[in-house]
Amino acid sequence: MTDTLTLLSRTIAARRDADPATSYVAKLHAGGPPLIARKLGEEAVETVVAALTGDAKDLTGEAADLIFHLLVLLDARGVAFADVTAELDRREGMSGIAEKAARKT
Ligand SMILES: N=c1c2ncn([C@@H]3O[C@H](COP(=O)(O)OP(=O)(O)OP(=O)(O)O)[C@@H](O)[C@H]3O)c2ncn1[C@@H]1O[C@H](COP(=O)(O)O)[C@@H](O)[C@H]1O
Repeated sequence: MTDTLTLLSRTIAARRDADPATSYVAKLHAGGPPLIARKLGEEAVETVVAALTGDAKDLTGEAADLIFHLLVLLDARGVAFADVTAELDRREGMSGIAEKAARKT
């Protein structure tokens, strides 16, 4: 899964300066972080609605839209996707330590 997202984040970076007429990523970038953040917010709401009222297929599609727009926003703000996965890895390590500590008590 991370490989898919890593590849998509690279594609997004490569499409940043493409023609907005032919690239959705470039169209989003032309609007800057305010447009991308607004789209991300819309997709978050659509994901919540799908989770509460839709079926698994609806939620799957909205979740994909949400993750895609998050990757576009990270790219627009110069945050590497690898930094996000590293942060998640760090937290996983922290929880691992906490679990070990809990087992000793
Ligand atoms: N993974 C995606 C992807 N997921 C979702 N979307 C787009 O996100 C939008 C979702 O927004 P909405 O649900 O509001 O639909 P909409 O009304 O059509 O959107 P708007 O026109 O109002 O912005 C749709 O236009 C989808 O096509 C994506 N657009 C592009 N990609 C990938 O991004 C890469 C680069 O794409 P281009 O920049 O278009 O070459 C390619 O690998 C694409 O497959």
